[in-house]
Amino acid sequence: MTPIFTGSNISELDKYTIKNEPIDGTDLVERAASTFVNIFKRKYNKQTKIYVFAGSGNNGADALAIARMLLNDGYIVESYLFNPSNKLSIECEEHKTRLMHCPINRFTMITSTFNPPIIEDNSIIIDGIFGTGLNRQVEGGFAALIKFINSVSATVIAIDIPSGLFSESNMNNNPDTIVKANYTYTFEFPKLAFFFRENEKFIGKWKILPIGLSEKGKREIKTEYFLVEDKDMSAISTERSKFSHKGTFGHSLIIAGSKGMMGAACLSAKAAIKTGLGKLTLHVPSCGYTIAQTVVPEAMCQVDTDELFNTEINLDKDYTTIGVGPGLGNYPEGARMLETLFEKYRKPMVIDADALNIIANNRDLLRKIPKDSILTPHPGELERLTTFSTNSEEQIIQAQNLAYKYNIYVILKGAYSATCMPSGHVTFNSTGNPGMATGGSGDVLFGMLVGLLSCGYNPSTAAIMANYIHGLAGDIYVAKESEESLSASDIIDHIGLAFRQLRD
Ligand SMILES: NC(=O)C1=CN([C@@H]2O[C@H](COP(=O)(O)OP(=O)(O)OC[C@H]3O[C@@H](n4cnc5c(N)ncnc54)[C@H](O)[C@@H]3O)[C@@H](O)[C@H]2O)[C@@H](O)CC1
Ligand SMILES: [K+]
Repeated sequence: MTPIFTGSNISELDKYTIKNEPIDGTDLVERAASTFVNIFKRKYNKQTKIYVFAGSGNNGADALAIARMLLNDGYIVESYLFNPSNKLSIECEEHKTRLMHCPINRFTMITSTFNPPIIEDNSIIIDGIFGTGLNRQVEGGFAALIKFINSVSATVIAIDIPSGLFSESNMNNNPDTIVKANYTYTFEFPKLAFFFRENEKFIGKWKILPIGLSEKGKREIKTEYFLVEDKDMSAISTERSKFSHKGTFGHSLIIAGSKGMMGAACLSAKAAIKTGLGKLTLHVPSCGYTIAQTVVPEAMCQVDTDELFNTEINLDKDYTTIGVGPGLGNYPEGARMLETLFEKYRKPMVIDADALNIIANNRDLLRKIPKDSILTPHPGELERLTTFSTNSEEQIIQAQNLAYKYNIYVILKGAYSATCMPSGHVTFNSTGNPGMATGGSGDVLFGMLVGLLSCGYNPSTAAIMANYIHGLAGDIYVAKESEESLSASDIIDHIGLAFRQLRD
């Protein structure tokens, strides 16, 4: 998994690479800049007018090196180095000198007043004012510069991170003093801030540019945060043995549905079956019997004595895992049913949707949840389980605390669904698309989690894989059709192709 390091981790790793590769800082900037330029040249032709804005640290050094390389390649580049305190990093000083040696060169160093150029709409701004070394909110002249950049219509490409955005927490930052980039080319690994909804307008589309920082250093420097990518799946997904039989992949129970919400029960059951589980029993209120038997013929049906809601726990077998929640409704007997379930069944289970709302209204239930169970709240459900917050950074912290305190896995669903583990670690998922923000999509994820636990994956692997395959199934569908038309059933229909793509 790709580690997501903090700003101070990054500078530590930078120093580690410089010392151990060994490579000097100036050459590391050269390497980063040339990686950026290679990508840039594939996308923009030489007629594009480029404005480079550089700061006094190494983000500025990168910018000046990029300016030089583009000039040498025949691009039209105008560069500005902002140096109000008359102090440049060693690397910035060196790359300024190298740039000044370029023959056709429009370079200006600003130490006091800046008269902004007129920037045409079809030109490009390369933002290298501040990178991961930002250590305080931007003010004064730099704030004015950032506001100027945000006021023009040119395409903005940020080097490493948009200037003014902190790598981690921006809860107390001023949004008016952060560059709004269209694209961010970030070195070696994404920054934590990229995974927070509020920052999308600053970062735009982002891409990782590998620059060969020390692998040993990466292993030695610890982080709690990771990005899950394609390459990680082959390491954790296992092939089914030729001698498998349906018992190999468990017999699991899903407790779901109520009058008017049988769709949630059926979607989750279908998703569990498509994810490879051996046998499934679906527990539904009696009004749902015919629906369940007709829509999901592969599942056995256990019928509650109540007509409208699920009120009983019937552990007639030693189920491999149990999933509870989709479409349960919010009803008086719900809390007692969950309490009985948590008392009688002590293996990891999957808890979603209305079961989470019932727990939120009866918080004593939290400490009764079996260890290593997986909870799958969306931000609204998390808020009910914890405290009100509309800030996505704060929400992750709340999910982390919940996971740690109760020894459970909390998957906070969103654009980069975050799996918060009891250990404190957080993995962000990289698959999926906005089309998946549709009714029933969460029921499918829930079913897939039940399926993977039933197949014998441990909760940590099941959580990482379910998120990944769920998003991938959605992406495969969208590659053929469109985000708008994506339905929860389409996700289920593409689980098979998603598994296949993992193995290709
Ligand atoms: N670590 C890595 O992996 C690499 C990093 N490189 C680049 O180096 C950057 C980090 O460089 P630095 O650590 O020199 O830091 P930056 O270039 O981000 O800037 C730090 C400078 O800005 C000043 N500063 C910070 N906040 C300010 C504020 N609000 N107002 C005014 N001045 C402020 C600091 O005092 C310092 O002089 C990365 O973002 C990246 O672009 C690359 O060159 C090569 C490899
Ligand atoms: K920047």
